Amino acid sequence: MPKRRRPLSSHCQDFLADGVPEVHQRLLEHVLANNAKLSKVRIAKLPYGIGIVASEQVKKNEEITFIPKSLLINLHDIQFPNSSPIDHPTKVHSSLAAYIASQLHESDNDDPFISILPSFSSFKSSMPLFWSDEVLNNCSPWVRSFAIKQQGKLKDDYAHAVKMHCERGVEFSKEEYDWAWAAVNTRTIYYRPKKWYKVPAEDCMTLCPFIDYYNHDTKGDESCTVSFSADGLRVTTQKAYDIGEEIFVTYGEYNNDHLLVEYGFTLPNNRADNFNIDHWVLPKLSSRHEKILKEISFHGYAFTFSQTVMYSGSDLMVSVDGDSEYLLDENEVCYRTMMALRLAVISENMLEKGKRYKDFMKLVEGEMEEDDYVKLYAGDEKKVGEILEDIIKTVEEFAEEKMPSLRRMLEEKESFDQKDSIESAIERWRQCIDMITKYRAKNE
Ligand SMILES: C[S@@+](CC[C@H](N)C(=O)[O-])C[C@H]1O[C@@H](n2cnc3c(N)ncnc32)[C@H](O)[C@@H]1O
Repeated sequence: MPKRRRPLSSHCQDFLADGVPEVHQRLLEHVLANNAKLSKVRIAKLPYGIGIVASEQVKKNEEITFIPKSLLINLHDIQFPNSSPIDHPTKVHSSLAAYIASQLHESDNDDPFISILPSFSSFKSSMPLFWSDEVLNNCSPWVRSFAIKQQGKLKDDYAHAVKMHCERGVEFSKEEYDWAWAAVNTRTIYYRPKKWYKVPAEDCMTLCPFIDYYNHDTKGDESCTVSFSADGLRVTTQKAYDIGEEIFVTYGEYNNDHLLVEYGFTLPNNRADNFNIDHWVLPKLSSRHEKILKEISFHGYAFTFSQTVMYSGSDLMVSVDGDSEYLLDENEVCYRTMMALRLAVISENMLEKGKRYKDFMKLVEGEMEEDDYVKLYAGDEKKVGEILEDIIKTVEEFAEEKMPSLRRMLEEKESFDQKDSIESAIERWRQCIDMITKYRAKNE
């Protein structure tokens, strides 16, 4: 027999759409009983999980959610031994995940926040770090290397958590830890209480019941703002909403590869989308070209991650390399790519001497206009165009080779339990091919 839903107080009813599972009703009761203020919003079941919709017309600049500090779950506001980033050399993501995992072992084991977290199976199918090598090998080089990087971080964080917490009697299994780590990765929000002024920005993270129901949209100027102050966290609109319309916040201006690896989803119409082409640009450069590009900060580092700090969490993905990659979007290749290829066509024996190299450096320093450089070195620009064409063709061939192998995997019985991850990987390639097609149409 289906379980009967507990009767709702009329106050709670206002904030819950039909069909939302009971665990969310409990969370709602919990936050309202603890002085959360919700206005004109409702928890709703959407095609991609839970989200927040407008329960009546909402105006621009309205505060629609306030969650007091007492409800926040972070290493400043909860009691968890050996986890304060100020008192101990702790890793914040690692300890927060240990705390969440350990709650499963509490005698009452009935925390309303823990019970609304997505299942481990949903993280395993949506987040590339849990995908099989076979699927990752058929993703873009950037997605694959970022997912592998995250696997390494999860491994280090687990080892740290065992050392810091399990040896002091805190209990959790590896599987529980992995699940909690993914929950922290996809649900934390930037939070820097005064006492944390020395804590690095990427470690300033909090979990926040209810606010973590808001889904992401790239439209930073339209999505709601999330702000924190000494008393708690607030969500404020930046545009008006109609009844039933989904209300979004923005996790950052991320392309779909970032969203896929950090959060396990992509946006069908992501205006911040682009595709990393380092894998195809870097082989066009000699080690001397690369050295110069590094000196002038025009080198793509995406495959070394040497300076990258990637503690995710909503708003928190700080990637030092984020702006130093070679990128293609539906309109153009980025200026960095053009500069790398402009240098690539200057032969090794002409580097660091001669007028052409000096003019290239003037362009870098902003002492020469791009149009003037292009006119002066029209022959070189033609070569740059040819190399670029070759790169785009190779990217297309790469994508066209990966798609059928993923499709073949879908047909294999043994891959049945990987169906969702394979379909996500195929969908991402579809978006990339579409992006390249549009790029070609605009640049023909
Ligand atoms: C902070 S939670 C948002 C609440 C979540 N939808 C839930 O069901 O609890 C972040 C997760 O929501 C999902 N998500 C957020 N924005 C999305 C979007 N625009 N499209 C699809 N999934 C989204 C992703 O799974 C992401 O990891």
